[in-house]
Amino acid sequence: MDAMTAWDDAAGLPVLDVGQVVALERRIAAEGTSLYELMRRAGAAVAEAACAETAAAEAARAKAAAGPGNAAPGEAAAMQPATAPAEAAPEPSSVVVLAGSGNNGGDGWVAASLLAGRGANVTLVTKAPAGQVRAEPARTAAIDACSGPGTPRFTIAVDPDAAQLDALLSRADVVVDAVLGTGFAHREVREPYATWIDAANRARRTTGVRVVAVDVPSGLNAQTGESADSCVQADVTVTMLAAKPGLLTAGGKAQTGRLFLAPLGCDA
Ligand SMILES: NC(=O)C1=CN([C@@H]2O[C@H](COP(=O)(O)OP(=O)(O)OC[C@H]3O[C@@H](n4cnc5c(N)ncnc54)[C@H](OP(=O)(O)O)[C@@H]3O)[C@@H](O)[C@H]2O)[C@H](O)CC1
Ligand SMILES: [K+]
Repeated sequence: MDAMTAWDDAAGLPVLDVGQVVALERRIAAEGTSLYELMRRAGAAVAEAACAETAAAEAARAKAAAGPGNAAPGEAAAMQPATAPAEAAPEPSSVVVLAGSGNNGGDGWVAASLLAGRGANVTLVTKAPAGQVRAEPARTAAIDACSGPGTPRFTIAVDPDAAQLDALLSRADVVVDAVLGTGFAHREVREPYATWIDAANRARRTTGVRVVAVDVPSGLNAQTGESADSCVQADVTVTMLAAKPGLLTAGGKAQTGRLFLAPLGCDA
């Protein structure tokens, strides 16, 4: 995977409208790199970012455990210097991947498989089993993650109730938000995704779990930067190919956390 770059400001950052990104994906596919290959690269970038967030999660948990005289987990996280994903990033010990049924979720299935392969204890939350994922190449990615001897190497939680989800999140170091990406442009998030998003935000506030958003924080309109009624508050967002305009609005920046660009081996 090519290196990711952190962008503290937008100067020099490639930015494409959502429609332009879709057109670019099609052009890349026509030139011989399949959408599935792009998804594999996207999932790898997310797995790297999740590993880099582990140290931050451990520091935030230590602060929280030390008592009320310390900064709250969210505040502690905000004050820490950002850590760029690197080869030497520590392995995450416990990761929850929230995977929607679109291609944003497909990136999550790839990341879950890679993180589990690196020894992390991974639970992937999904509305439906791999074979019932509707979008392609997400369905292929999900099925591949479950095919072959010894797979899946992670736990799959199909449509957990709110209490089960809270329990999973309370034990996590890192949450990967792969619920909704550039395909979402609505004011209201339907269930079960609204419950997932609200639970992830609550866990971030209360346990110091770090939230890594895939492409865009779920619930954010990637084009306009408007938040839906439920919207993920991320610590890190790994955006694919190019930044989308909504990430760079004031509202988008408030949800995105530190922004990383994963070029996926392609020029935007
Ligand atoms: N740019 C790239 O190079 C690559 C991007 N990839 C990833 O793909 C997503 C875009 O995927 P897409 O399938 O187009 O859309 P999303 O996954 O973002 O969203 C589709 C799902 O949205 C659900 N939906 C729609 N409306 C609502 C709503 N009001 N409330 C809740 N959910 C909603 C819908 O759910 P269903 O239950 O109806 O199925 C869809 O499933 C991009 O962001 C990248 O992450 C690839 O990796 C390839 C490379
Ligand atoms: K997302």
